[in-house]
Amino acid sequence: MAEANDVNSAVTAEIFEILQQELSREQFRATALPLLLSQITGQTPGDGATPCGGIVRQVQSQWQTDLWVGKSTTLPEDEISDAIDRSAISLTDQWCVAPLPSLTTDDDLPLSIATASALVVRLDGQPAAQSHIQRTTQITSSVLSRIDQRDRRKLRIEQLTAVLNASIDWQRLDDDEKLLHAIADTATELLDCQRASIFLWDKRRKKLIGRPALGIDGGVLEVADSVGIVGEVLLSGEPKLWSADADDEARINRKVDKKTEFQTDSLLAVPMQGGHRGDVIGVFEAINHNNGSFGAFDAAVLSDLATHASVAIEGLRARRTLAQSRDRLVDDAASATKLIGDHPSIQSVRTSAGKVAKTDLSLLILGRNGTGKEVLAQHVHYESNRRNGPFIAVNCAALVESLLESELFGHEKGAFTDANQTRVGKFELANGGTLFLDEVGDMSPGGQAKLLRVLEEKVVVRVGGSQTIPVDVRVIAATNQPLEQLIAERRFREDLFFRLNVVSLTLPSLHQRGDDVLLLAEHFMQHFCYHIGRQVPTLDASARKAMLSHPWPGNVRELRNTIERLCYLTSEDVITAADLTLNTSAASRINAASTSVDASQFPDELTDATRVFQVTHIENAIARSGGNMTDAAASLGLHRSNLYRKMRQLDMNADEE
Ligand SMILES: Nc1ncnc2c1ncn2[C@@H]1O[C@H](COP(=O)(O)OP(=O)(O)OP(=O)(O)O)[C@@H](O)[C@H]1O
Repeated sequence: MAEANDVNSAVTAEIFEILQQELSREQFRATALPLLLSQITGQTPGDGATPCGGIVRQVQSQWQTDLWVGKSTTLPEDEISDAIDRSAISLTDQWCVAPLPSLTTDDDLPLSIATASALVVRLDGQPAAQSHIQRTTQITSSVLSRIDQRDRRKLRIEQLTAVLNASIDWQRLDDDEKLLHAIADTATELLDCQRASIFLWDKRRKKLIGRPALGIDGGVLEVADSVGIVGEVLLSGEPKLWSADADDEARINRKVDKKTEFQTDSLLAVPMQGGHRGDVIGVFEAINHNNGSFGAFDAAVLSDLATHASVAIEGLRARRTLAQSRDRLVDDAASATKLIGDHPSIQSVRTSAGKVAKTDLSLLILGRNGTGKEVLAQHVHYESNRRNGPFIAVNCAALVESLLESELFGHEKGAFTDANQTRVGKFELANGGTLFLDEVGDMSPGGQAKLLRVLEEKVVVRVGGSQTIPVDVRVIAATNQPLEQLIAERRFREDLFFRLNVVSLTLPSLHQRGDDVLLLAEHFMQHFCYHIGRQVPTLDASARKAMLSHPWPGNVRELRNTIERLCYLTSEDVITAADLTLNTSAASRINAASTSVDASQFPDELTDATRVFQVTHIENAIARSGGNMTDAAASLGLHRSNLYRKMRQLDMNADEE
């Protein structure tokens, strides 16, 4: 007996030395387990008498060896069941069986699954002391639980990393179907199972909508929200497991199997939570583990996946809602700037504009004042794939050279005396969209040089800054000036002209567009009457004739202003030529300007009446100058840029400064 104790203490010392190391399960089996078993059998490993035994565990109601040393043998199932049932050591001549505490439960896991396991040692008639058995069982159990805990942590880190990586990929998907498939694919891979499905909860209809990977046409399946395991999960808000060989058949909804022609053998379902209150929005289920049934770890992984899946699904929904409202806004803006006109010249411009819109080529729009160059530029923008980006318009004529650079490229705080704050330029504002440079022929030589550099290098440097800022902008320029002549006079850079004039479109003057005058008149009448809230009047034959024969020197702008005045100042249902106050010569126009100053037609309020007078007066000046804004400004005693400013103040559709 004294000798046996000596052996035991030597072996014990060896065991503790081994256990100091960070053993894997296999290392534990190969080095420590034989020594531990020998504590029970009294045999000394290395004496040619290797102990036989190990750890067994129950897998789907079968006992299997988990870690084993010595010869493989038929397991003593009766003794094992007896020990497990009594939670006590079972000892016969042949076998010693000691139950081990559950090895796979963990507070961190969403499901606690008790897995029965036991230490089994073959005795072959050797005596075994209860105290040795208890001590050995205790050491074995605590070492194994330490190893398992470490392995579990490692595994959890790997799993969480995999879930995080997958969820990053999900964020990039912008299609419902693709997202749900990607989530299901990740789940089948990480859980090593045959299928995974997401059931989104339609609370109002009390239905669960199952998608995807269900193998049915259209990939959609509807089930009542109270049926089967998914129903249980919805009700409890907790993960649920089901296994064909151990569980109640009634818990499973076999109707789903029937519809999907699939046999469910094992199933794990977890809740999906979403919204800022964390409400259950659905259920995520995994079906048929490839290697037996699902366990607590699978529940942890599926719960992690469900959390990220909910965020991805809700993120996609939010992005879609945003995109829809953005599309609505863009559609509204596009229809508000419709290029009206059926005349062949306009149809041809429209066709060419449609083609050029699909490219990123620079476009130069030519045409007299008020012919709709900005409208055409907007039309190209909304027809292009930049339509969701900004459309920014700059009137180059309205800016003195010192301001132009800061306006286009922005400035840093302190760049010049009035630069109290950093200001982003129009190029940066137009990033991802279109920049419309109106009256580009009026740009100063310095401005032209800087513009050319930005167009070539596609970067801007703010005034007073040193950092280059990349910009992705399509430039559309417009002018009413003969650029070739300006080039010959050295007032416009030839290299800039070639940069801007990759494609050019010319808008005809309004008097060359035939019946489009009436079409546009109708359009403007609808527009203004809608805003005023009055019935749209009709144009009688005399009015139509007068409109068709008028030369419209101010082009569509003049027509628009004429109709605006008409809508505000008349109240008749039928408009005659006399109501139009159209004038065909400068002299008669001056007369008309004075005759139209008929106080009885003006609004009562002095400010409103003054506005109407100023609008009429400016329009007449523009008309007298044949649409030449510089001349019109001069005749009014104003600088050109001041005329634009005044027109904007009066809401006269002048371009912004
Ligand atoms: N084809 C059209 N369809 C609808 N509205 C138009 C059309 N052409 C011009 N307009 C309207 O006429 C007015 C003048 O148009 P726009 O400002 O585009 O002309 P422009 O040629 O750019 O003028 P400017 O040379 O003075 O800058 C605007 O109010 C615009 O809405």
